[in-house]
Amino acid sequence: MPIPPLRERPAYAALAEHHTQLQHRHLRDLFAEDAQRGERLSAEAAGLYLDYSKNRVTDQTLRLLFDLAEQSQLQQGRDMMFAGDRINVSENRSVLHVALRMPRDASLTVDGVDVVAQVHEVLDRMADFANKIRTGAWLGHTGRPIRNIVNIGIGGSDLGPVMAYEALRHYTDRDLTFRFVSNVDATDFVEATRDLDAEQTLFIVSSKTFGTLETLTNATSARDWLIARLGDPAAVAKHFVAVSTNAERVAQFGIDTANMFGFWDWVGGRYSVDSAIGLSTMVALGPEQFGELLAGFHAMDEHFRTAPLDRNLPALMGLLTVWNVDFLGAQSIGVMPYEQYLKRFPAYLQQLTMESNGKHVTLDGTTVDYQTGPVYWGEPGTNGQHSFYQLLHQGTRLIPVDLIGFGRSLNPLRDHHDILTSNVFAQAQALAFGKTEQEILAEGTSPDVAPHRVMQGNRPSNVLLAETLTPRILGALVALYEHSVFTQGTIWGIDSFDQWGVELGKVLAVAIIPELGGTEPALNHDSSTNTLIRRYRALKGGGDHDGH
Ligand SMILES: O=P(O)(O)OC[C@H]1O[C@H](O)[C@H](O)[C@@H](O)[C@@H]1O
Repeated sequence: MPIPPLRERPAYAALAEHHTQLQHRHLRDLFAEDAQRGERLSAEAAGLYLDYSKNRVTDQTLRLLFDLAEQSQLQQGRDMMFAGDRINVSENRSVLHVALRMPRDASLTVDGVDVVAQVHEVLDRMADFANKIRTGAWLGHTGRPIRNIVNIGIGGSDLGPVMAYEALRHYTDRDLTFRFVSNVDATDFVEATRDLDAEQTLFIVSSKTFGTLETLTNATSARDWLIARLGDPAAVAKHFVAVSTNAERVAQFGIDTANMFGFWDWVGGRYSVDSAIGLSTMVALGPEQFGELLAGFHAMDEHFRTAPLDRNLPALMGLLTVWNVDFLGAQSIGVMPYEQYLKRFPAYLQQLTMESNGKHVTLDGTTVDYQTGPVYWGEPGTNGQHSFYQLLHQGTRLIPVDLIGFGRSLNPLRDHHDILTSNVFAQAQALAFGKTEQEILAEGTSPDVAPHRVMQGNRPSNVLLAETLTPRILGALVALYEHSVFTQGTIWGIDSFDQWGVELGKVLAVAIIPELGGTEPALNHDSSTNTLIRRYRALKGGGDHDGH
């Protein structure tokens, strides 16, 4: 049965009507009315506890959001994804990152191929390679073991590996050095390799397409760097491996496809951290801990696939996002991990969420008449509190936040962890309940200053809690956001799995590259671009103005 446009689904109209009733209610009242609210509005799965009670919702809101999910065929959409249907319509592809973490004894046949068997074949080759590097059995061109791993990739071929490495650093082999080069700005490559000994350095060139200009540029510079230091082009064989879906281009670049780890077009770049793109992560952690990471992903997948909506963490988080964005008017969502190892998690989430749901047409190409993906951003706590939280507490915008805390630190030191975690709870409290003018006056504050100190409260947050940051928990956490994004995209009726919006800039840049070197004044762009190009030529010292 076709799904009507969002605004024509009965639950949408009911939610809009419900919102007019609810908008004057304060979280202070909602908590006062229900002593159990903080316990009731929570859910737990795969080691993660979600407290969503500080959202501006009642039981009725939740019922209507579940109706909306039903009328949006969320469950059917989810089952289609897990079955390998081509739900990425604009690219006519399956969306099967969930197959990347299915256990060895599972099977999933898509177009006559058991994709789980394929996945485990690659995982086994990755494990073999990771073990060789970790034990020193893989020798470089001059016979010395590899000690430095440099991942070259961008977007999903960088953010997943760098986020996972930083997040799980506690579990990594400290004798190995890991670096991540993504930006085409040469500084990234130069600084990452400055202190490395080429004899002991291996480059993992990660690119789904193996056609990304930044990555190929960095990989070419890496090859030059290696050959210049080892004096022999044959050195590439022992110092370069590739992760890609495109064997032909890997071979063209000069990497033996025996040293290539494959994946498939049904893995989107931003969903690829647990594919062969995670090779650097597996080398850092070892195959066993990488298996734990996959197990965490899978546990959350199974939860998403089977749990009823009212206990389903990703569905709840996704639906609450739709509520906050489309009914409360939130434009952005902050994600604040109170765990230093998760410092790159917000950057990782930015690609996952914004490349997925930054869309303005529905699956059939109709322009939407509602808001889709919000801006995601964030910083690890408590740093943000001493900077931008001011605007969260007293600014004019509604910015829901996800606060992520842990029961135990991986680096226990005196009372740091209690201090850290008290802030998770205190921030959620302050955002929700604020401080009234009466309370401030009662403290003896002068009436002219009192308005400046009022904290309106009624600002939504989720708190996520886990015992401690492990590979398994990280897997569950990433999968939670992946499926929340899926839930949002399904309600909005958009293709969460393409990314056409990044293409135009790439094409325009390719046209401009040859113009930057030349002195030919005939530029046929708009007057702004033409002027900027001429100015750039002059600045780089070879330009129009000085005639060099
Ligand atoms: O892995 P690659 O093919 O090199 O792609 C790297 C990245 O670039 C593209 O432009 C996309 O926007 C990303 O989704 C992708 O992760």
